[in-house]
Amino acid sequence: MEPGRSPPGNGKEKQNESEGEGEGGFDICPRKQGGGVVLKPSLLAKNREVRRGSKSGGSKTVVLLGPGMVLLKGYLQLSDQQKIVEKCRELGVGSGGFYHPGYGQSKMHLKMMCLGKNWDPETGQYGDHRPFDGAKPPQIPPEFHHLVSNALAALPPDTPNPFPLPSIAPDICIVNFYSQTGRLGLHQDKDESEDSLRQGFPVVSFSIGDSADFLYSDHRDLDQPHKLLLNSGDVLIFGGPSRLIFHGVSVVHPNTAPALLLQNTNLRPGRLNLTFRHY
Ligand SMILES: O=C(O)CCC(=O)C(=O)O
Ligand SMILES: [Fe+2]
Repeated sequence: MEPGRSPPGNGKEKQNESEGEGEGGFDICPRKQGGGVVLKPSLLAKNREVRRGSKSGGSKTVVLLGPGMVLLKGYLQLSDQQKIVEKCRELGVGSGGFYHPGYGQSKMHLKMMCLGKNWDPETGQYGDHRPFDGAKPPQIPPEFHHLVSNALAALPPDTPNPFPLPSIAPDICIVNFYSQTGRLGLHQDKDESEDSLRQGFPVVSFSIGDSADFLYSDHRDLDQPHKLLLNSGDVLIFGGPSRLIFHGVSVVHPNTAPALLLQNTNLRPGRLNLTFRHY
């Protein structure tokens, strides 16, 4: 199924997904054009989000989904989500930024940018440059490293046991932007080094913007995967015995992103996802 990150398309998404492609990388936060009407979130919604976002350290809700698979519900504070969006926007419009990936004749239903190392959907291999334009992927920003190590340190010591997860210093981050019709077929993240996979170094995944249905399954039940709603600010970690789960994104739920995040960043309708990995 790998690089099968793209299920067969119906052509509809392609129109939507070629939007915003210009000379530079795809802009996830296009600047407001004069004349447009910008709807402001209600005061109530704003206050609710400010209260949520100002909690120090984000949410403490930890959901154990399986051996080595943990969800930190609402972990990322709104201010951190905003910084992540702004940084991804800045890197995304530059060299090595967001592009519309594909393999063979098929396009994936998302925009992608790699940080640290390039992942090539054609070959499923990592490299130092993108084969199609020679660009070197931007470095993973130091603030992203901090967020990942803090998230891993937030796991209560007894939660992932008896499968404790090793901490990682990620050298790869794949950033996906899904439009509201974006999706990603069931696949395994298995192109990292044999050593990394054997040691069960976790994948750490940040969700920002619109909510989405995340499907996952072990090898035994690909026809009936589990479904998990990922909201803006959620951090999903899968490592140890769950490192090679099949997973994908079946649907993005339109207009579910925090209003304040949209207002402060002008993030396009859709969902941003960052997966940190150790090669
Ligand atoms: O968007 C997501 O939640 C998952 C992304 C993913 O599986 C990947 O980039 O390999
Ligand atoms: Fe994946």
